[in-house]
Amino acid sequence: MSNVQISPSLMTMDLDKFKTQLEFLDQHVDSYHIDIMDGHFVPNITLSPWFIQEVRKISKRPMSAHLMVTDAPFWVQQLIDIKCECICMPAEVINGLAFRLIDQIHDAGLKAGVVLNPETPISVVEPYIELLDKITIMTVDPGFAGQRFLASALQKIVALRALRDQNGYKYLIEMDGSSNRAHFKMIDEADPDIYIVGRSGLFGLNDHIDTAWSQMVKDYEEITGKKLNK
Ligand SMILES: O=C(CO)[C@@H](O)[C@H](O)[C@H](O)COP(=O)(O)O
Ligand SMILES: [Co+2]
Repeated sequence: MSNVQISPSLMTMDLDKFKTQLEFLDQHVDSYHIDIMDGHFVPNITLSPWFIQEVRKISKRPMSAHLMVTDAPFWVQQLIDIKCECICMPAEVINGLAFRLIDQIHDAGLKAGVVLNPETPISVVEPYIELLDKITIMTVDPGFAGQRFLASALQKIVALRALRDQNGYKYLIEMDGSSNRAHFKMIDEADPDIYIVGRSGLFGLNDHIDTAWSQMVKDYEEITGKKLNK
């Protein structure tokens, strides 16, 4: 039996089936992953705090924002204002602000995370690692769906788990990027707590979300040999 959490990346959902997909997914998922980009940190613009509020009208699941922005304080404040359950900041831009931002998120009763791009080493977040509720490891270059899977990033997941075991840290370990049948074996060996599934791993598998979900579960179970209790 696998204890992994599954968190669909809603930037890859079918917006013409917004309500149907969320109503179905709400019965199965642990949380939703909301990509927020500013066109500067990455060359794309996707979801927003407004989108999170629209999802809330239908969903009861917690939401985790993946910020790909250069002005972290601005976006963190926006997400605190709408009480987004988990706010994950780009490690690359919060140098000099990290402690203040993490405290601000915690003071609002929310969870604070960081995201590491493929080239960013764990050492960047070590000064404040004990404060984090979640660390997301990007296994693709950020900004778009359908990017090349970067297996070399998986070693950071293994290292984060060892660090957590040795030091009693509390963070959950999440992977994001090209999580699908082709890579489930390698991802399972690295052993993250949370899998983000996007177009390649879930929404793109079938036009009907129930069939796509069953296919994703089947893919995971066949490849890893573990039962996914979702
Ligand atoms: O942050 C990002 C992209 O910057 C991700 O959350 C993607 O939305 C997801 O990884 C897409 O997955 P694929 O469709 O490529 O598998
Ligand atoms: Co993401």
